[in-house]
Amino acid sequence: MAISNPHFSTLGLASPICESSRKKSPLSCSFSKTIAHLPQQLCAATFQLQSFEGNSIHTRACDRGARAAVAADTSPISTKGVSGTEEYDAIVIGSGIGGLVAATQLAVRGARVVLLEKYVVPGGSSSYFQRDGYTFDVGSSVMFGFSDKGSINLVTKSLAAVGRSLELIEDPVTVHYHLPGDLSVQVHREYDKFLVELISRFPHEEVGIRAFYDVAWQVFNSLNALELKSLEEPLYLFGQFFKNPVACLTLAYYLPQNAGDIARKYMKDPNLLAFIDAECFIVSTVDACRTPMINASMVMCDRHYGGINYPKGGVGRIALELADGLVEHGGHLKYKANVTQILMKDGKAVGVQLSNGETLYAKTVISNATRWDTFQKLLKAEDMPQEEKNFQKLYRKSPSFLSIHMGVKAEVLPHGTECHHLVLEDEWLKLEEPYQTIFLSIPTVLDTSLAPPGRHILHIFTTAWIDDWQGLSPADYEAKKEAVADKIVSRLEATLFPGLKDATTFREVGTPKTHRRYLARDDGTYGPIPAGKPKGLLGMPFNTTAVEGLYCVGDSCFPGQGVIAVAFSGTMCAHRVAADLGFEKRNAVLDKGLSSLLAWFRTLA
Ligand SMILES: NC(=O)c1ccc[n+]([C@@H]2O[C@H](COP(=O)([O-])OP(=O)(O)OC[C@H]3O[C@@H](n4cnc5c(N)ncnc54)[C@H](O)[C@@H]3O)[C@@H](O)[C@H]2O)c1
Ligand SMILES: CC(C)=CCC/C(C)=C/C=C/C(C)=C/C=C/C(C)=C/C=C/C=C(C)/C=C/C=C(C)/C=C/C=C(\C)CCC=C(C)C
Repeated sequence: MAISNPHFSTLGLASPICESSRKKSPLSCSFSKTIAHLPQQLCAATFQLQSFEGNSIHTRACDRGARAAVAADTSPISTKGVSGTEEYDAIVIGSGIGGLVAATQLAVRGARVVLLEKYVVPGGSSSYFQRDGYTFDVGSSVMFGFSDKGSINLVTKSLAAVGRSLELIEDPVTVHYHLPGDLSVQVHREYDKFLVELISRFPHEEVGIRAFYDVAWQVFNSLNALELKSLEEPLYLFGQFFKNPVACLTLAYYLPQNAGDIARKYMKDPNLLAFIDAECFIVSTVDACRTPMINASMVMCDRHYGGINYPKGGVGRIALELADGLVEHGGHLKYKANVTQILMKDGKAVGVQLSNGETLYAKTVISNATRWDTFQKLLKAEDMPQEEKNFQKLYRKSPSFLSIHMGVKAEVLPHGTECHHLVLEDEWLKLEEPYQTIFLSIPTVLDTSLAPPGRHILHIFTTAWIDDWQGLSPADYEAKKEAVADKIVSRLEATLFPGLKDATTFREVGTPKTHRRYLARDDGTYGPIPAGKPKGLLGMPFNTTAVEGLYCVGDSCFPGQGVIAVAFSGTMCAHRVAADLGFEKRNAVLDKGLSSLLAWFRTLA
């Protein structure tokens, strides 16, 4: 079932008439106020699919997911609460997977929730857009935690909480690595097959390889033994310690550790250690010595345990179903609702103000914007609490991505081409350098419905810093995008797909500026990375903040970047907020004790 819900490009939207040239657009539509930020080509494409009436979006409800956009209210927000009374139990700012999970989990507990999204569809970096018959995933397409097994399948569980499920397509190879020294390794779904392949490349390191991945399984099995809820809620946490002491102590032991240090205990070959760096780079955009062991283990094992599964119709369906489920469970969802300020009263967060001047009030405010955006833009930077200053010392913004979304003739892909590839041809040292490591997803290998017959989708992305794209004239910006994209495509042509350039039928390039604008992420960052060597996950903040009534959710909270990671963040956040609102059991004395203990833990990071 293909998604027929229209969408504007986010990451891939930097088309020739995008961003920098939009001022010249002759399309001063009658609704230009509402969508003035959209480039002409996108408006035109959208016109074909979608009609605007007043301030409401009407969508062709061709599938269940699409109903979310219809059911969601885009009408002006009521200002009932201006007098100071709380209209809602929780206002959630942003409909990334983190925000959606937090909102849905609260709604199913009976809380009055409103989810405010700046954009016109849900999902943030896990959304989708359509062009010329192609349905592109905005971000990449590797979904962890999306099986029917165990307790760690948080994407499946988040959907199930609102009565949803999606048809899944099994991905037989999580990623095919093409690395320096012609090192080719496929991460097969079957763990033993992967291990045999890796050992065949490093036979002298068999014992070390087995020992390292065994530790990862030990951590993963501990995670999988727990019911995953808020680590900031003492009744739950102590309950888990009581029920699963070994699992909890194992996790406590590995919490401050990094994958690179553990790998070095067992392996010596520098190329093998560099391979482990590449494994971790996918998880964290940094090397193994700066990747928490818990996060690395989660990814290195889940891909074999539940396996990587792709949702039929594209990744965007996950957000659509969650959004639909939220509305069905009594939640409110408003698109084109750009929060510009978190409102404070007597030191407590009490509501939000939107860019159109409207205000909304609630008992709690949950921000799915990054912590940089939340504490420097939505709140006054000069009022930043010490805890956030500490976070900014420990973590900095990761680079953003340059994204190339392409449509290609099917014959350019050799028979049996896998869905996901990571390419770094020459030097291991370039792994973290901008534009060097190429990520490539070809979701049409799994789901042909995403492209017209005889075509495939290539989503190519590579790290890039926003500074590289600032201060250019519109013409230079466009020229630079095409030049950088040409170079990357030529590299793929040389390594994987001869004739790729000529086989291209569609191409759109997005830069870090595109990410910043359409995902509302400071500098277009992909998420936080440690400023130095971290103590595993110890320094990562949870969901509560130093501001009473304000919570954060998403990838600048524990445990960090990744769809499953932010789904966990949403699950934890909803649990803590529900306890604070009286929808779950709580004990105020224990709450205080645990919160002081966790704050002290963080000082050790
Ligand atoms: N595994 C994969 O293949 C894959 C693919 C895509 C994304 N991801 C992960 O998803 C993670 C991000 O998820 P997330 O939940 O943290 O958030 P997100 O950045 O995806 O979504 C945040 C949402 O909040 C909205 N928003 C921000 N500020 C706002 C404001 N002031 N007012 C209204 N709306 C606002 C944005 O428009 C966006 O929709 C990334 O870390 C990335 O790792 C992974
Ligand atoms: C209290 C305290 C503190 C403590 C105590 C102890 C305990 C109990 C502990 C516990 C803990 C826990 C539970 C934890 C948990 C965690 C988790 C869940 C985690 C998760 C993670 C995940 C992740 C990180 C993921 C990620 C992913 C990603 C990022 C992905 C990406 C992808 C991509 C980029 C794609 C690629 C592509 C190609 C190759 C093409």
